[in-house]
Amino acid sequence: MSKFIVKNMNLYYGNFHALKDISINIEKNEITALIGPSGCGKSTLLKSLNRMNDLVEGCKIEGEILLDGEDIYSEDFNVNLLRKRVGMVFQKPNPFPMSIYDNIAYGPRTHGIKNKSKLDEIVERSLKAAAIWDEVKDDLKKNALRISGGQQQRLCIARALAVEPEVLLMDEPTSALDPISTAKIEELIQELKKIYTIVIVTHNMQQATRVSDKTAFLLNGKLIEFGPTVELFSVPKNKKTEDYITGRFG
Ligand SMILES: Nc1ncnc2c1ncn2[C@@H]1O[C@H](COP(=O)(O)OP(=O)(O)OP(=O)(O)O)[C@@H](O)[C@H]1O
Repeated sequence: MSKFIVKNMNLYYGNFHALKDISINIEKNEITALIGPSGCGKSTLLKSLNRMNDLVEGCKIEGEILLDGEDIYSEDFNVNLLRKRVGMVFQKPNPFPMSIYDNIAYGPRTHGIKNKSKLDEIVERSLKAAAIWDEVKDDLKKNALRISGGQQQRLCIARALAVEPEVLLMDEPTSALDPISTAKIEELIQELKKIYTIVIVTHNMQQATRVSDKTAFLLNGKLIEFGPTVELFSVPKNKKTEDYITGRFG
């Protein structure tokens, strides 16, 4: 079942046509990887799924993006609710300068949860889901800026999970991490797809083949090829995809 259906979507930054006639279905409980050379529009496509581009002045979108059949760009769609349903994890871990506990409790608190035992439960559940509970459980008051980069990124994933999203958007979530932390996050992503729908931007093609079910290859704002990861990497249909995955450009 499709979680997102993107139909004939065009996106402009002022006069610059950044995404050109994109149509793509993102399936529920699958991991979809977005790949392509720098500047091809991966992050832009990712951010259009929770309307993060609304914050960019001069950004204009045409076409349709449906979440469970509802157009997220329609006038009466609640953007705050959208961002709760569609969470995001960024390239560089960006914990808030506060305790581990408060980082996780932040979102639920802004959504009105004040009860201490309920918050305790959410903090524990989210940190466990992000596979970092055992490392931080005795130190929840510690400032989140004082844990390692790999731990910070898992904390940010836990923070995203704390508000019980349906979709997780990840923009190169391991590019600032060492191989061990990267492996942990990749393992975690596999685990999370049982519950969530995940869209991940990655520059690392090995990572796309390791973690994703489907892969979309973008070039100059166009979706060149989209299909099961195994097929796209073994028998690409388009010559441009083949050139890119074999390292002939990009
Ligand atoms: N806020 C903005 N204003 C104007 N142009 C932008 C803006 N953000 C991105 N662009 C342009 O849109 C194009 C797509 O950018 P985007 O960040 O989506 O690419 P990307 O594939 O994610 O690149 P990278 O892999 O380098 O992160 C680029 O040409 C970029 O310069």
